[in-house]
Amino acid sequence: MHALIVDVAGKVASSLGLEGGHPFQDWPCQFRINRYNYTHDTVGSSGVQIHTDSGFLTVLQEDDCVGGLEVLDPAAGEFVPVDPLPGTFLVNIGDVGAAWSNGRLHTVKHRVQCVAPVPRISIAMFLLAPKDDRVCAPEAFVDAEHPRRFKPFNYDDYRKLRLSTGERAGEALARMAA
Ligand SMILES: O=C(O)CCC(=O)C(=O)O
Ligand SMILES: [Fe+2]
Repeated sequence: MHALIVDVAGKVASSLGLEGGHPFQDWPCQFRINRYNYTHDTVGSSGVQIHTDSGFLTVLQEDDCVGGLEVLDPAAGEFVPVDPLPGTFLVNIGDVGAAWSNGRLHTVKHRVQCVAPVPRISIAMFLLAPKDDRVCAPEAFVDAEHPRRFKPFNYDDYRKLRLSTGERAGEALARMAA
């Protein structure tokens, strides 16, 4: 999973025109298995509230059988179900991805709804942020037409800010605006 997420991140960076050695190999990751003990009583309720992922990017293995993941379409203001597709992973950008790319990548608001009274499992690998460095867009992403949009910030401090304010759906990122 580590090799995969480093590879995907490198390809994302290359797709933005950033060539040369990418630093993602050294960035910390977090691996998490989510289990939702859904019952008849929880159907229709929220399994995970709306949030963005705080890190750079996430590779998610959704439950092959039980759907419920929804992403917000920002233009329409509506949630769109992301139905599981067996044999695939889902990749989404998080807050660090938006800040690091100077806004070229977009952090994705999403949530998980309980759609069936059966246990649901998802497996997530998160590529977080630089190890000993602040989150800061490379110079290649900054020019007169694209001024720096975010103040450089420390990821651990940023995570604490999200926790202490409860701002987990992009609001904390807005506080980092330059
Ligand atoms: O369970 C899922 O499908 C998504 C979970 C999620 O959004 C997360 O762990 O950040
Ligand atoms: Fe998430």
